[in-house]
Amino acid sequence: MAALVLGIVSPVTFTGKLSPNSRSRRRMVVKCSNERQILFNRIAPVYDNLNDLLSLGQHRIWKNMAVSWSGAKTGDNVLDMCCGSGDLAFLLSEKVGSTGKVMGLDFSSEQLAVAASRQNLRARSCYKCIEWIEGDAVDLPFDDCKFDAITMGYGLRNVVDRVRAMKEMYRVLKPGSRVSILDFNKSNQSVTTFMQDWMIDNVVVPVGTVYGLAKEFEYLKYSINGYLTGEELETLALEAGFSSACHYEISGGFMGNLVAER
Ligand SMILES: C/C(=C\Cc1cc(O)c2ccccc2c1O)CCC[C@H](C)CCC[C@H](C)CCCC(C)C
Ligand SMILES: C[S@@+](CC[C@H](N)C(=O)[O-])C[C@H]1O[C@@H](n2cnc3c(N)ncnc32)[C@H](O)[C@@H]1O
Repeated sequence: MAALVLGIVSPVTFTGKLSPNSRSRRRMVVKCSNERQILFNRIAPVYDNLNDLLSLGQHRIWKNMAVSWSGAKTGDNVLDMCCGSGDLAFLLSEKVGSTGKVMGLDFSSEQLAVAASRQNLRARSCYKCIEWIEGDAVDLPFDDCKFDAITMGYGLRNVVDRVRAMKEMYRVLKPGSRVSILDFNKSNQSVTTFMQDWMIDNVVVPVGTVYGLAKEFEYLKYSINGYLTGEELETLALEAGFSSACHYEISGGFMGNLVAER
C-alpha cells in the first residue's frame, strides 16, 4: 500500500481497441488470445509493482519454489514460458549461470520490453544469458527435445488452448526433464475459493481500479474460476505424454505448482 500512497507506480489509461463484444459483456473482454495479449500489454507498466504490493512480496517466494522444482542447474538450456517481465527467467539464470542459456518467451511486446529494460539494469554476468523471444505458447519456435527444464508462472491459466501448450512443452523438453507450472490454485475447498474471491473483489480489484485497470483484475477472478484443479492439471500433463505429474498446493491452497516429468 505504501507504494501506492507514495506514487511509486502511476496509473495508466487504456488507449487500445477492444472488440465489440467486449464492450457489452465483461466476461467476453478477454476470451480470445489477442484480447488477452492487449490486456497484458496494458498492465505491463504497473505489473511488477502491483504484484509486490498485492502479494506483500510473497510472489517472489512462490516463484523461487517454482524454479527450484524445475530442476534447472548450472550449464542448462532452459525456457521460461509466458515470461512477462521476466521474474522467473532472472531466477533461472541464477541457477544455470553464465555457461547456461535462458529463453524467455511471451506474446506481449510490452511485457518483454519491461523484461529487457530490467535485464539492462542488472550487472551480474548470469543475467546476460537470457534471450527474450516474442512468441506464442501454443506454437513454440523451438526444435524438439531442446530444453533441460521449463518454467511457467501465472501463464497456463491465461492460455486459451492449454492442451496445445502442454503438448508443446512436452515436445521441446528433453526426456527425463521437468516442467514447473506455478499459478493460482483452483481449489476444491469452498473456504479457499471464498477467500480468493474475497481478496480479489475487496483488495485486488479496488487497487486495480486506482490504476484504471479494474476490468483487467476482474478478469483474474474469472480466469481462476475457469482454470483447472490440481487433479485436472495432473491429468492434462499425463494426457500430453508426461510420464509423471504432481500438483502441490502452496500458501494455504491460494497458489499451486504442477511439476511434470517427460
Ligand atoms: C502474483 C500475483 C499476480 C499475478 C497475476 C496473474 C494474472 O494472471 C493476472 C491477470 C490479469 C491481471 C493481473 C494478473 C496478475 O497480477 C499477485 C497475486 C496476489 C494475490 C491476489 C493475493 C495474495 C494474497 C496473500 C498475500 C496470500 C496469503 C495466503 C494466505 C496464507 C492464505
Ligand atoms: C500473469 S503474467 C505472468 C508473467 C510472469 N511469468 C510472472 O510470473 O510474473 C502472464 C503472461 O502470460 C503471457 N501469455 C498469455 N498467453 C500467452 C500465450 N498464448 N503465448 C505467450 N505468452 C502468453 C502474457 O503476455 C503475460 O505476460
